[in-house]
Amino acid sequence: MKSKKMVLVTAGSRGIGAAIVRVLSKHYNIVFTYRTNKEQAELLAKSLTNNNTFCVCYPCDVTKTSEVKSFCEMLLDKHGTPYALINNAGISVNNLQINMTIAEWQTVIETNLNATFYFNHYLLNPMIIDGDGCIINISSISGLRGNIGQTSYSASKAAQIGMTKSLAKEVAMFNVRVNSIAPGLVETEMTAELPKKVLDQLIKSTPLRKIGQPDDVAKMVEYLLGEGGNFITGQTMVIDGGLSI
Ligand SMILES: NC(=O)C1=CN([C@@H]2O[C@H](COP(=O)(O)OP(=O)(O)OC[C@H]3O[C@@H](n4cnc5c(N)ncnc54)[C@H](O)[C@@H]3O)[C@@H](O)[C@H]2O)C=CC1
Ligand SMILES: CC(C)c1ccc(C(=O)O)c(O)c1O
Repeated sequence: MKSKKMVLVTAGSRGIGAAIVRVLSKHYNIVFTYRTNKEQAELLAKSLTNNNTFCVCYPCDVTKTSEVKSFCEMLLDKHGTPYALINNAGISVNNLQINMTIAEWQTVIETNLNATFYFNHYLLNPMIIDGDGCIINISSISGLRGNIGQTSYSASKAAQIGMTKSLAKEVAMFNVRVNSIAPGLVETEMTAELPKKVLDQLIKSTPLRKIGQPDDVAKMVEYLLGEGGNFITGQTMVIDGGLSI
């Protein structure tokens, strides 16, 4: 069990995060965080733990620097340095900028952008020392092409992509690879909140005429962490059924 590499996934209890946890648990030991849904998180962790793999979960509000710091210290102490960090936690608050409150703006930037920095901040040094690591930031095509009602979300996701490119250049010499994934529309609780009319329009605008599944994103994470990703860094892998073409 100890010989397997360990991967940390933020917000792994549901949606895209849970798919990443499930797919990666075939190859790696997994630690994932959750915000509030303890029962769901623990059920998932238990279902993936067996003689060959461990999967454990811990609560962590990614916007709180003190929680991220103590979580990361516990992680390094108890489970060692992760081979990979998947910055998946995210939130979308859709509102036209003229109506957007300062609190709405700040929550989205805190959760999607600042939290990515917090986890990198606490884990990068040990990953550099290990000399073999990957960071994957779950961005969005909204960060590549913008979207009405998503100025905060687009800004946070575009910034994640910029951070990915700069960090990739900073740490490549230590064999740490940093990439982003930019999904299009994916069927999760986040997009279930969209009005049906908006959802239908997005699917109609998607050349493959369907909504993506969390596994579609998880399989790209699996690829990037595996041998296929050996020579890939600083990139943004778009998984969107052609929506951004
Ligand atoms: N569903 C979609 O169409 C797309 C999703 N994404 C991104 O994929 C990632 C995962 O989203 P989904 O699985 O779709 O949605 P989701 O809403 O199911 O998952 C988001 C997760 O982030 C967690 N989270 C939010 N705020 C948090 C906080 N302060 N502390 C800790 N955890 C927090 C939630 O608890 C939840 O587990 C997000 O970064 C999202 O922006 C990107 C493009 C498209
Ligand atoms: C622009 C992409 C497809 C998109 C659209 C809507 C939401 C949402 O309301 O949550 C997203 O998270 C997206 O990434």
